Amino acid sequence: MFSRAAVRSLTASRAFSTSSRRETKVAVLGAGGGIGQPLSLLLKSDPLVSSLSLYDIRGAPGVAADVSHVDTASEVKGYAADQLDAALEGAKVVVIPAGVPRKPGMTRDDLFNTNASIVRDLAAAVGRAAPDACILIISNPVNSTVPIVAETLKKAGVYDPRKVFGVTTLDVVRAAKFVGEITDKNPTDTVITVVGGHSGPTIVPILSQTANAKGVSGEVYSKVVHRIQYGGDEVVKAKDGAGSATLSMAYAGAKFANSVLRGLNGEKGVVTPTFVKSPLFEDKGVEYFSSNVELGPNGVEKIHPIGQLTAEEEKLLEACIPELKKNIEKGKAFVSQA
Ligand SMILES: NC(=O)C1=CN([C@@H]2O[C@H](COP(=O)(O)OP(=O)(O)OC[C@H]3O[C@@H](n4cnc5c(N)ncnc54)[C@H](O)[C@@H]3O)[C@@H](O)[C@H]2O)C=CC1
Ligand SMILES: O=C([O-])CC(=O)C(=O)O
Repeated sequence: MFSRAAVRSLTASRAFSTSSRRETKVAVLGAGGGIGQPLSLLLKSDPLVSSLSLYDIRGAPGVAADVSHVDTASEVKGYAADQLDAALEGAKVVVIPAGVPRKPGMTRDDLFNTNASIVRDLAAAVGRAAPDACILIISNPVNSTVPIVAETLKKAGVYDPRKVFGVTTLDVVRAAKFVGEITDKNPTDTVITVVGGHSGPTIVPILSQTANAKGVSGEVYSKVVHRIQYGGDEVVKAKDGAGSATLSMAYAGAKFANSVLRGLNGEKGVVTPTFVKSPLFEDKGVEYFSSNVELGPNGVEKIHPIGQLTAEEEKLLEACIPELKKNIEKGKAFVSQA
């Protein structure tokens, strides 16, 4: 599909970047789903992935057989429902898009009752079979599933806070695209830091720190902030009962996985927002927070401060904190009460 030159230019400019290469096994849990399938395809195209392990309670061997014909060097193997530990063995990165998506009228928190136990059980398996892997959590509600994974690993005695990530990259991707549209700039030149969490008011875009975006004001500003915060609803509504964002999420998930892989490979200066255990708002009782994070050979290398905010952004942050705190506490309680 891609010539060598095309792959080189794709990897150089868009979703993937390369750095000095290392053999890395990546596992996708939920590989048969709407996100899992295109995500697996994109990971097959990432030169930093040497081996791709696809697991789902249904359909993963078929997806693996299909994706394995793509002419890149990595090996692909599919695993059936009873082969979870085998799928995880030796994985350095585990991406989790397993769980149910929203339908119109639902919030991400409405998914908690179904997805909390799915994510908890998968995290327990990672703790058993791949305890030193970086875990990239896509399953919603991310604000709660990340603490669920952390608490589950703590129980198993293998928690490393540098290696548990909530994937908030889709918010960053949307912010660049939506602000690029209104400012008539290429989204690639409109990288916007998005902090907080991953649901409605907990999504806090910081336009003021991006040269191409800081002139946006008034009603245009309020509208674009709302669109970034509720971009997921736009897709849920358009899909009309058939699920939520899958293709843009697969793109965002592959992009974030590539950043983690570059960090693991020792590349310096890989910085992107992600929802991690963070000291930034600990004084307000918020244990996990998304902000710019530098990635390195052990996962989180450095958590960047938020920096200067405008009065409008301070207000957004004020609305984020109590909601985020509630979501995190709900996730923690789910594991501690089990
Ligand atoms: N972090 C983010 O920005 C985003 C998160 N999401 C979330 O991602 C999740 C997945 O969404 P879709 O792929 O659209 O759903 P989907 O229903 O198409 O796929 C989910 C897959 O998970 C599998 N699954 C269920 N239980 C499992 C288990 N115990 N082990 C392994 N696999 C299991 C299912 O068999 C299915 O193949 C949802 O929770 C959704 O809300 C969606 C978009 C963006
Ligand atoms: O909206 C949803 O439920 C899926 C999601 O997290 C997003 O698209 O940002």
